[in-house]
Amino acid sequence: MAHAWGYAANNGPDKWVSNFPIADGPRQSPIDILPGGASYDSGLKPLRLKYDPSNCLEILNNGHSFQVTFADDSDSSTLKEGPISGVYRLKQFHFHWGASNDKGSEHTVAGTKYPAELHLVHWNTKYPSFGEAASKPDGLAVVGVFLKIGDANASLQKVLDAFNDIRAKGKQTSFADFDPSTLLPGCLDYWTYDGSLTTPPLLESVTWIVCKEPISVSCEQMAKFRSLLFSAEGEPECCMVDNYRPPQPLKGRSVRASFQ
Ligand SMILES: NS(=O)(=O)c1ccc(CCCCO)cc1
Ligand SMILES: [Zn+2]
Repeated sequence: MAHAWGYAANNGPDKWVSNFPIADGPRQSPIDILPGGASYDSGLKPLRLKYDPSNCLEILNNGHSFQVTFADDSDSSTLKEGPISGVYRLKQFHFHWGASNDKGSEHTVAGTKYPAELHLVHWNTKYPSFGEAASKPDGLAVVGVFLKIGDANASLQKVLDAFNDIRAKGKQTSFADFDPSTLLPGCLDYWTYDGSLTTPPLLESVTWIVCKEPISVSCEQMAKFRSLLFSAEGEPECCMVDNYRPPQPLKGRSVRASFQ
């Protein structure tokens, strides 16, 4: 039985290609965003995000990150406009972060790494389910938001306060009435490009929408992220840190900017 993928030396991003050959594909994510290389597209619309806090269901440690999962059986939490056409439903959000504040984000901006990155994962309702959409070239749209060290983030703190119940892999707990729009920056200027999931199965089905403006996170809050475990209860404890894939080759893709 091949050992499952992870972020360690023996199963990390450089090893994924053996079980997931698409890792060397033409539209892999994340990428290093070069603001000077992005082309302003006046046809790009503002992001239209509408989230209903009552859709928020639970928070879980899946052994790679933690995620907050939403009810997606109606169009009450959706992403519209921006670079996409049609209606995409919010399925979950999660984060990627580093062992120290000098790394952790997946996308980078002219080589700059942020300490963490938020991903809000949406699926195209032209397909019957998230699972179906995840294998289609226009199936998913992920909004990425960088986290930058500064003031404590009160909205993020509500998520971090649930961590005591999900410290180990496989733990989950109910998590209700949370509005993910409180995690968005004030300015929704973005870069967009065609990419992939940044973890196995690395499917090339994601329209990436990366916000230019970061949100704040305090040092203490970053320490809380790092208190989670990759390991399950009863296993040797392994801190959940550095759960990010490094930037991948652009391979001729263009990156568009919604702003000048
Ligand atoms: N880091 S990410 O936003 O690209 C991301 C989102 C969602 C998944 C889960 C895909 C399951 C497919 O069956 C994996 C990765
Ligand atoms: Zn992610």
